[in-house]
Order: sequence, then structure tokens, then C-alpha cells
Amino acid sequence: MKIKTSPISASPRIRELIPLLWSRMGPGKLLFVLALLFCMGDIVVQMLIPYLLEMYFNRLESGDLSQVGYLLVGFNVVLLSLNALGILGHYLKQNNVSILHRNIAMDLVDHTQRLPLENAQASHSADLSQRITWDSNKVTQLLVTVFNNMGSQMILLLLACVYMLTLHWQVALGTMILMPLSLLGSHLLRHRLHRVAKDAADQESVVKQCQQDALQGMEMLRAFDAQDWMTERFLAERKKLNALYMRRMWWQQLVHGVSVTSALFITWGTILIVAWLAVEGKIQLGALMAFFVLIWRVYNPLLNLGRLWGEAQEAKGAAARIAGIWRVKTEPASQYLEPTVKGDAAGASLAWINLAFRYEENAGIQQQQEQEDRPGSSTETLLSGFHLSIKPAAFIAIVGSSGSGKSTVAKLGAGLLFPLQGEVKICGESTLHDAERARQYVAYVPQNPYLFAGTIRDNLLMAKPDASDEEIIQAAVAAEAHAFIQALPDGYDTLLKEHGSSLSGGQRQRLAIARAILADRPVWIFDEATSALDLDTERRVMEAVLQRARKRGSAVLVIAHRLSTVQEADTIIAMENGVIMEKGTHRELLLLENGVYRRLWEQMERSDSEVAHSI
Ligand SMILES: Nc1ncnc2c1ncn2[C@@H]1O[C@H](COP(=O)(O)OP(=O)(O)OP(=O)(O)O)[C@@H](O)[C@H]1O
Repeated sequence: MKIKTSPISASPRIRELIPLLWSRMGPGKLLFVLALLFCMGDIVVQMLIPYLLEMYFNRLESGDLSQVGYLLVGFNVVLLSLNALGILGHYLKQNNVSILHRNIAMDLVDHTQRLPLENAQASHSADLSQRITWDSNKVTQLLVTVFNNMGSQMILLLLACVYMLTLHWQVALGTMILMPLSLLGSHLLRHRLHRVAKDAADQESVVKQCQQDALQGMEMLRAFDAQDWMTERFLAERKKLNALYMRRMWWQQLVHGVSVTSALFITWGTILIVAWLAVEGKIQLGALMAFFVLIWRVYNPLLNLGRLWGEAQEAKGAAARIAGIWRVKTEPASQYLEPTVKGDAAGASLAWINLAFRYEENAGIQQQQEQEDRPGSSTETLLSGFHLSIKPAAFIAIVGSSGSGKSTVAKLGAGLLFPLQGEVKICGESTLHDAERARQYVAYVPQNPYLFAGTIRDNLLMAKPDASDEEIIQAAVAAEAHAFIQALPDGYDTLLKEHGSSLSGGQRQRLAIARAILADRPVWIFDEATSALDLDTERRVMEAVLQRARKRGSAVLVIAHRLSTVQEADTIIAMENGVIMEKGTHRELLLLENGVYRRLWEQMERSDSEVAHSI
């Protein structure tokens, strides 16, 4: 069994992040290094300036200005060449950073798609999207911050220090010792800044969730006249975010202020000492001028390094949020299995073998992250010792009151959830062994199927990308969808609005059934898949599905509240509180006194007759 594990610790440090980013850059590493070198041309310019000044003023002092003109021309030529290289460097750097960001985002999207459904669905999609786009970008920029920005500032600092040492080593040494000390205070404050920055990033996610709910829940909000309720919720979260922004800004200013004040104090002190040395005749005029420039070449990089270190800390916060995704283990997968047989040892197409299952209380990414060091809490066990198998070509139905666990059984059978104990075998393939492979044998249709952005054809082809037009039409005809699709202005090429909102609930369900028919898998699971269809259409769709299934030997599992849907099933299972209470045909179950099925049937008949009387 191969489970993709996390490549990152919960609170990654910068020294852990750099190799991780580097390994994901792809083949452009050499170009990136070259780009950084090109971008560092600015350092040469910055160091040439004090050199030229020193030379100019020394010659001025000695009255010899020959060759100064050549020097200035030479300087400008170097400047122009380095600028050109700099432009090329920035282009190459940006290109590589974009590739790196794309790779990381792709890795995260891929990982998210392979997370156990329980974890992925328990997290808000806005939070996941914030982590995948915004946080991954911040982390990607870390490579530029460290190698380009911090790297160039360090080199500049180092060169300036060496230059100053050649001019007057005692003053240079004093400056070199005092300057870093001046940053100590601000460094101590940075931890607070880091914490506030992380809180702000988490709150940004909450605000995004609110925004997304306001947009996606628009219909419900209007139906309940609850726009004001939503606006107030949004406002409350936004106020919290603003407060965090203000706190972050305050800490940033404080950290910056402390650094600037102490560094300036030392800078001006050094300038005074050097000026005094010049007055005393202990250093030349050129050296004084060079010192004046060089001291800023120490001051600025040191301040910049402080600021950049702060940015790197913020990137660490973003990395922790990304780590939240990466650290949740993906579904079991293995590429090295023997070709599978179609059926388990007992010849079943689908089998739940003595399994136990319960939902985790805090399955979301955020909660998982917060609970990492604490034992997770779980809800009550929903299924225990659950055992059921479906033979090829059999039609099995599950009925039961709401919350009895029918959909959970269906999702376990479709390989979307994983048992705590026992196992689920789809055509002999255990979902615990290789979920992706096991799922290839299942066509699953939920009550509210998801339709993707694109045309109706795209949505059908998703199930079988190489299907011919004829196959598509056959599947749509069987699902009673062909007629309404043809009536649309662009037929199968009609573009669907978001989530297929331009279609009725029944039309969406028929499209999803057509998709399942097109996939033509050995196991079909319909979870309330026809609940929005009228009785006649439902009967015709189910007849077509069963006819195909019998011809192909496919097993069919149907979950339905409307008992007329399942009356013809070979076996009906009645469930209550996660337990199989009864098993048999429609006739057999109706004979059971006080039986679950009989009770449900009588309820249905009662409500039907009440409706008939009221008309
Ligand atoms: N993702 C989840 N996280 C936690 N608990 C869940 C989750 N999904 C379902 N449950 C709980 O599991 C129990 C069984 O739910 P399930 O959806 O399987 O029932 P059902 O019989 O299909 O109900 P219905 O007929 O209303 O669809 C319920 O108590 C439900 O609250």
C-alpha cells in the first residue's frame, strides 16, 4: 500500500522550506541562478560609486584630474551593460518563479484531490482555495526573498564592510559590531509580528468563506430574506480582519521604527567620528567621501535584511497553512497490483466485509492542523460489523429512515469513504488497498450531482473521454435526457451555467445518470439519484438502467425514499441506526409484522391516500 505522506513539517522552518522549493523548481534551476547573478549587477554599481568618489576627491586634493573623464565614461558603460543584464535577469527570475508557483499550486491541487473525501469536504472550499493560491504564492516568493533580495543585501553589506576596513579598520570594526546589535531589539519583537500575520492570514480565509457563502447561497438568502443577516456576518468577520490588519501594521511600524532609530543613531555617530578623523588629518578627503557613502551601504542593507527577514517570517506562516494540506495523508493508492479479477472470492461485485465506520468530528484541514498534537475526537460509531455483498447483475435496494446510514453505506461502497475496520471490495479490489483503482469499477450518482463548467457534452465525456457521439446519444436516450438536450439552443454543445443552474433538478439528475450509463461500469450506485424525477420518467429511466445492467452483468445498488423505485429489487435491505434490520423481496418484507419496511410502506400509502383525498 502506498500512501502519499507529507513532505513538510507542521511549522516549517526556512531552512526546511528552501530545499523543498528548490526541488520543485524543475529544470530551470540553472537559469534561475543565472538570473540572480544578472540581478546582482546593481551591487557592482553601488560599490563603484564610493570608489569613484574616493578617487575623484583624492585627485582633487592632489590637483591631478587627468583620466577622471575616462573613469566616468567607463562607469556609465558599465552601468548601461549591467542595467541591460538586470532586465534580462528580472525576466528570467520572474519566469522561473511563475513556474515554481505553478508547480506548487499544481502539487497542492493534486494532493487536495487525493485527500480522503471526509477531510476535503469538512474544509471550506474558500479556505482551501486561499491556501492553494495566496499562501502558495507567498511561500514561492520566499526563494526570491532569500536568494535574490537577502542575498544581494548581504553581499552589498559584506563588500561595504571590507571596503570600510581598508579605509579605517578601527572605525569600520566599531560600526560592524554596533550595527547588528542595533537590530536586536526589533528582532525580538518580530515573533509578535509573525503571530499577528498568521492570525490575519487565517482571518482572511474566514472572510473569503463568508464572501463565497454570500455568492453561492444567494438563492437561499433571498428566499429567507436573509441578505442583511449575511451582510452582518460578513461585516463582523471583516471588522475582525481590519483589526488584525491594524495590529499587524502597528507591529510592523514598531519593528521598523526601532530598527531605523537605533541604526540611524549609530550611522550618524560613525559619520561624526570619520569627519573628526578627517579634520585631524588622519584620513584623506577621498576616504571621508567614500566612508559617507559606504556607511549607508551598511545601514540600508541591514535595515532591508531586517524587513526581508520579517517577510520570510510571514512566508513561514503561509507555509504552515500549506503544510496543513500536505500533512493530511492522501487516499491509499498503489500502482503495482496484479490485474484484478471481476469479483471477490465469493464472486461478489460489491462487498462490505464486517466493517466498522464512524465520522471523525474534526476532519477539516484547519481542525486537523490545530489538533495535530492532541488526540482527535470522533463521533459515535455509525456502522459496526456491517456485512453485505452484491452479486453481478443483482439489483439491491437500501431503504430506511433519514439518518439511518444509507448514504454512508453507499459512499463506502463507492470507495469515497474508508472503513475503520473491515474492508470494502469492489470487483475484488479493496478500497483500502487502492481506492482509485477500486473506484474505476463504480458509477456513482448522488442526489445532487455536480455539473462542471463547460458544455453538456463535456459533462458527459468526463465519464468516458473517448466516447463516440453515438454512445453519448444512446446514454442520454436511456437516461431520458436526449429530448430536453436536443431542445436546447446548442443541443449537446450548450454551455452550462455554474453548477448547471440553468437546468432543472430533474434535468441535472438525468444528465448525471446519462454520465453513469456512458461510463458503463460493473457496479452502479444510485443514491436518491432519481428523487427529482416524476414517477413515469423515473420508471422508464430505471427500466433502461436495469436492462443495461442485466445485459452487462453489472450490479445495481439503489437507495431511495420513494419505495415505488425499489419495489422490483431482487433484495431490499431495510436499515435503522446503521444496522441491517431486514432483508428480502418487497413481498417478503411486507409480510413482516412491525417490520421497518412494512412501516415505511404503510406510511407511504397513508400519505398517498391523504393527497388523493385532499384533491
Ligand atoms: N460528513 C459527515 N460528518 C459527520 N457526520 C455525518 C456526515 N455525513 C453523515 N453524517 C451522519 O451520519 C449519519 C448517517 O447519515 P447518512 O447520510 O448516511 O444517512 P441517510 O440514511 O442516507 O439519511 P438520508 O435518508 O437523510 O439521506 C447521520 O447521523 C449524519 O448526521
